Amino acid sequence: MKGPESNIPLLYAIVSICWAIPIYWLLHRPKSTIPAIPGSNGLISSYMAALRFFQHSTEIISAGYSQDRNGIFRFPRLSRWEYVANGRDRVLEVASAPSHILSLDEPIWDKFQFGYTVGPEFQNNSYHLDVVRGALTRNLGRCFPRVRDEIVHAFNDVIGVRDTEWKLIQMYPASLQIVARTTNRLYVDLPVCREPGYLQLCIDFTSVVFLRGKTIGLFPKFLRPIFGPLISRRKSTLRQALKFLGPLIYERLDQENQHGREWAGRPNDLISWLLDAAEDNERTAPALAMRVLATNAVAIHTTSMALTNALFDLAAYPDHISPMREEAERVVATQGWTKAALGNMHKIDSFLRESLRLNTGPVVMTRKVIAKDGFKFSEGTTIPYGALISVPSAPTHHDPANYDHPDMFDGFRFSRMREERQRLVDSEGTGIFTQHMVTTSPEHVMFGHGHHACPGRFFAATELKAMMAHILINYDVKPETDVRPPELCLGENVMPNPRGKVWIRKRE
Ligand code: HEM
Repeated sequence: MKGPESNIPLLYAIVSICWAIPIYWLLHRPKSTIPAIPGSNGLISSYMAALRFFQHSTEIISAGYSQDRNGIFRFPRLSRWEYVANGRDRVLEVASAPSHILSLDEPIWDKFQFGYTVGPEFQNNSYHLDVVRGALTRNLGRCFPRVRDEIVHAFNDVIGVRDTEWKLIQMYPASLQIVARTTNRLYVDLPVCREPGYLQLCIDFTSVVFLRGKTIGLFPKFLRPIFGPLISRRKSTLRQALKFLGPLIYERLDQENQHGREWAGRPNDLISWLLDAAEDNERTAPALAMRVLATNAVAIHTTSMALTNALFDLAAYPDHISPMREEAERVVATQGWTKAALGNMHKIDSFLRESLRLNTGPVVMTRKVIAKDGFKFSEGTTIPYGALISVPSAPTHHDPANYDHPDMFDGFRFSRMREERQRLVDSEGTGIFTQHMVTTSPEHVMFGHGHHACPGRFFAATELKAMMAHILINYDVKPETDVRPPELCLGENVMPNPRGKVWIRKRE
């Protein structure tokens, strides 16, 4: 029997057609003075460019960037024009704009219909983001032993090479499993972090929110209260989550009711950190379980894509393997497996930063203008109320003004800069190195920049560096073919090829 999901594409198609009329109207609106990307000003050409964006978004945004690398441009989507602000000064203006003028939440809230998919309580209360920014990041060093332990077990179980035979691994699905397990070892610890049903729920949650939220968003507002709850299936997701997390959370709530926050053996994990910050209605098992799912949603796919890309790069540029392996073995031999030791793996840090630089989508830091008068840049251009504005990611990272040989993968470009900086410090006593994997800047926007810069990047970097060091010390890696698996483009989302494979074997 067909499930309700099988009707979603049909529903999607019908409602999309209903949008044709407003699209027609929108594309006939008086023209803006802000330049459009080349060849997209006419009715047909703008529509064609909007369609082309689904598969060629990076080319389209790069064409806009090339017109004026310090300018602002617009590009057409099916139902509206969107804006992109190029260059250091404008990126800084977007990054520092207050939330009542440029909102990060509103476009995400609209796009994924969070009111239905995760719950209305998320709108005015995103305390789990503060938990990521605060307790989770602060506790990374203390919790590192269990993160490290899970990396070892997850690689053994998921990669599954026991002898020195080469095995061809489909990297993205393997990364999802490894990252979901490692992340949940920190979040909810053993045994739940190894429950296959729970892991799948966490992995699927992001795509469920994405697909169902987008489908609900296609309905006119007045129909969403009817179709939203049906399509989102939030309640059944929550029921499933509670099957795994319920006993853990009820036990924790019980202990807190009896002893308050301080009791012997209180686990140092996400549930405790959430309980330290949660107020009133948030202190229930369903509310806490939804926050755990949401904190998984921001972490799993992003980190898995980064791990997949890093392995594709390791296989494609094998001259990096030996220096990084030597570094990992030396650091671990002298300092052991600690978070502080990872801080001394400069080549691995550099390699991952380079991999993030070159494997990025066309735009990042998307904001909605919510000030009624629009958003005015200091040079005078105004972005209208209700419009979306982003900053360019791939074009910024490929700009020769920002990087020497910007299209070349040079895994040690940042560790060389670090060494040069260190020489300056030693000889002149001046200079601070500002190109760590987690450092954001207007020239490296993979984690965004400014007050919304990814708060999970310290955890992501810890996981990724520990995983890379583990791979280098324990495994050999080689490419499946001479061609690096091509990335997959779905509009503004660009991801590593989910079918891409690499050969892996245990080292002798
Ligand atoms: C390599 C992995 C990751 C990448 C590339 C990444 C990238 C990003 C980017 C580009 C943003 C948007 C910044 C903006 O719009 O200004 C963001 C936001 C965010 N990320 Fe990450 N992220 C990663 C891993 C994680 C992890 C592991 C967590 C959680 C532990 C996390 C939690 C968040 C949260 C909560 C936000 C929203 C911040 C806010 O609303 O102010 N991310 N991330």
